[in-house]
Amino acid sequence: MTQQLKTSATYSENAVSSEEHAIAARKTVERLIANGEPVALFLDVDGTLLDVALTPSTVHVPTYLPKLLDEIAERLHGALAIVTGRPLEEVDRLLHPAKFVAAGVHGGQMRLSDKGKIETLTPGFNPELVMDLKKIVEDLPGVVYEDKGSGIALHYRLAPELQSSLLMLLETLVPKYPTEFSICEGRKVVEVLPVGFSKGRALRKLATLPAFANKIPVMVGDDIADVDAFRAAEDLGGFGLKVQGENFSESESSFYGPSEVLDWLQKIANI
Ligand SMILES: O=P(O)(O)OC[C@H]1O[C@H](O[C@H]2O[C@H](CO)[C@@H](O)[C@H](O)[C@H]2O)[C@H](O)[C@@H](O)[C@@H]1O
Repeated sequence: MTQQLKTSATYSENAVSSEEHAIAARKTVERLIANGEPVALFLDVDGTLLDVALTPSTVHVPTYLPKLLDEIAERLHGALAIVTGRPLEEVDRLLHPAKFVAAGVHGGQMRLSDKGKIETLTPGFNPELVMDLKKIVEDLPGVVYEDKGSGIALHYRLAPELQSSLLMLLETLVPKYPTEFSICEGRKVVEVLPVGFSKGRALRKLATLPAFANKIPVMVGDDIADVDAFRAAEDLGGFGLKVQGENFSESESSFYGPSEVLDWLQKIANI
């Protein structure tokens, strides 16, 4: 009994301290910006700026969001970037008319200045692999195939019970294409990406751009794929701020959801 009590107390102490740590990190970033310290902000989209929707095309974008992000980019002297799994053409459509420095499809696409062109960095997928992936989707009705050019997403939000079958089938492809693709799990989605691409690598590259270099990088995200980018920001002397959701618990998160991220961004814009 004593042991049991001791264990729960320890857990709850840990929970409190990690929650305090997450909130303190967010407040530190606010303070840095208020004091005019050089901060560079890297923002994930789904689950961070936008509430999760049943399908990728049914997300709701608050009408004020593009202008708000523009204002913050200006305030940070251009040091705001979008780091997302979505294709950048789609991000531009969602945030129209605003455009930002960005990495799309987990770094498979990059735009190195807000007025620049979208560059594709990935090689094309092996057509045979594409056929194998399409076959998997055919065999699992309810799984949705999203071709993003630089990556392919297999969504199971409409059929969550198929997660393990989907992963098992994907694993059977690994030995067939040993060097061609990697799998990245997300929110009710498995992403198939060419080997070597990740949000962490993308953030490190964006952080070398003149508007971002020698600034304190802050990555805000809600997904497993964002963990690599949190690590990159922390390695560069900055912060990874988690958003609570399907992947991160309340106790480890700096924000309870996209609505709190948007409130925070509004606060930053008005500091
Ligand atoms: O890196 P992000 O900006 O978070 O983008 C990750 C993926 O987002 C989209 O899928 C996710 O959001 C959908 C809409 O809320 C949801 O229906 C789906 O279950 C999520 O996985 C997008 O479709 C993917 O291409 C992105 O990689």
